[in-house]
Amino acid sequence: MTILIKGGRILDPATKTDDVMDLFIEDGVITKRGKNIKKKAEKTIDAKGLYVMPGLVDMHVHLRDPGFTHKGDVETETRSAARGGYTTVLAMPNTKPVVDNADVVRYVHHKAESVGLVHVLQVGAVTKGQQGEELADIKEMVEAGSPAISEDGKSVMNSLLARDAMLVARDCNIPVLSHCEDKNLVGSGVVNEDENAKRWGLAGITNSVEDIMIARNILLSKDTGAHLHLCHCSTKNSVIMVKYAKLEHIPVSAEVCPHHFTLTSDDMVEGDTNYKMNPPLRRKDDVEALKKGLSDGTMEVISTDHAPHTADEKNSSMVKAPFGIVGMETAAALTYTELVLGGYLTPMQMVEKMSYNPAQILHLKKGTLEEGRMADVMLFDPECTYAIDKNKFWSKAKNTPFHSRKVTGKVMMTICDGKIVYDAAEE
Ligand SMILES: NC(=O)N[C@@H](CC(=O)O)C(=O)O
Ligand SMILES: [Zn+2]
Repeated sequence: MTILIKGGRILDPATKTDDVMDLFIEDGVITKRGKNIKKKAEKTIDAKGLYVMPGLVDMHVHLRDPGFTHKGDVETETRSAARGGYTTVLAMPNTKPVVDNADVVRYVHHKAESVGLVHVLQVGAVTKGQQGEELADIKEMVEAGSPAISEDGKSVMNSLLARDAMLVARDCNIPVLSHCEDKNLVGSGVVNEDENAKRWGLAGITNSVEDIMIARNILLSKDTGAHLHLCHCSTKNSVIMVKYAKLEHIPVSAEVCPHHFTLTSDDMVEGDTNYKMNPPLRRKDDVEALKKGLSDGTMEVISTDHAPHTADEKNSSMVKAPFGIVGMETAAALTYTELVLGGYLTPMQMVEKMSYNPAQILHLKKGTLEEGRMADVMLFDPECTYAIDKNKFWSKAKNTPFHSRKVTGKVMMTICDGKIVYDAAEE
């Protein structure tokens, strides 16, 4: 199959290219990039007025497979990824069984290959069964293709074990993706600790629940030299600490999710569990600090923390409903609307944070549109304004606080390995 993408605005951080050009794709590879390519193609796409960017790379998704496939599975959630412009996603290991050995890693990889939509890389758990007692078979999982380890859903509370894990990760040359939450301090908190929580009589989650673990993990990264990547940062102090770590040349990177830079806890609707996620929606000064941190380069990654849950599970009280919202089908539009139109990021920086930087952190030859690379490409319309409609999601789940929110910027097409895996024109 040959595809010619004509006249789009190519945004390629790897080669610092921001120019109107054509792309020619042959047998899954970008074989030519330039002005007015004359080659004949089986499919020609008019990309006039569109951004042409490398396929997005999401460092933080929950596919729920194996074990929680009533919420989502490899097929439905990679369809959701394709519709969101993603061509590579990292699956978190909090499944049933937990991904703590190479067999489960291979199961997910094989399933994703047979579905054949986007690239899935399975993250390995840090400890066996995520029980926080004994290290998982990290080396074996890395050999099976895990690009990172994570205890996502919780923190490894035992600092000695957390340090031992970092030593193994350092030796394997992989990052530790760290969900920072002090288990004892969080108690039974459900939303951010503030006046809203008080008014609704809900137990609060303080910023220190997250900040204390971030501080500890940065110190352990300094001690071990392991690459620490902080998941779903939500607090002002997280930005300050990442800045400190970078000044000290500690190998730390950090991600922010669209809901944390778009919403504050004041946006919550009482009793609506689509606003319940972990970490919770914070205060205005936190949100502003996250946006500034993304803008000045402190925070290098935008990930989704895509966390599907069924309507039944979410149709419960704020106390009982599970934490988490879906995110892959709204991330590009929210990022464009809030951060690019909001003046915090250039379109090129948006591509860096959603594709190029994650690929760099994970040592993947992705996130670029260079000639000779696999054709993972996304076409984005920066002019299209519309209301988000959760009923159009390809995810099995619809748990989003963004239903009917007006946004600008639409994923028009996703090409993975030279194959069109999503085409908005066919919806
Ligand atoms: N973020 C969430 O609110 N939920 C995630 C777990 C996680 O990423 O911490 C989940 O697995 O549902
Ligand atoms: Zn998490």
